[in-house]
Amino acid sequence: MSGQPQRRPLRVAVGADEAGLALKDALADLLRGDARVAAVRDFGVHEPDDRTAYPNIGLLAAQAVADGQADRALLVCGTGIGMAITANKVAGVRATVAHDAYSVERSVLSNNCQVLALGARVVGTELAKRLVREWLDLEFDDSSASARKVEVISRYESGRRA
Ligand SMILES: O=C[C@H](O)[C@H](O)COP(=O)(O)O
Repeated sequence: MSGQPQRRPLRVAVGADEAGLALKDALADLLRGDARVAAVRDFGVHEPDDRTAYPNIGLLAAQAVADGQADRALLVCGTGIGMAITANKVAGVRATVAHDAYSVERSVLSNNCQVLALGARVVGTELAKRLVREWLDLEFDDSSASARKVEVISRYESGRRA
């Protein structure tokens, strides 16, 4: 038996624009079938002819994280860049684009990112699935040296510079 404490299953928000819809749906299916996931909340888009701009979706999903309604968000657009920029505008949210396993790992372990943005025009479906499976296992250590660095960002964001 492992000495690791059992982790609470994650509530994951997902969202995409029309460029990311197919990949978002594939990843949402993966998440729904994963025991490490308690719930998936899909902020759309749901139809390929829905032209809702990526920031409108990204803001809703990131806000769900900031409000504590979701633990993580997985956002997909053409490159992932717009979704990451958008999510980072929401106070308390740390988002990144990452298409390689090391960056995905460090985004959680170094930076405590709750949001992963993927580019459907950049990454293949199978690689994206693998990255997301690995992402679910990652957990930030609040007592790590990295936590003190992330705290500098949080302090700045809340207006406390010292
Ligand atoms: O970052 C933005 C996304 O890649 C989006 O899917 C495409 O945006 P665009 O239509 O402005 O190029």
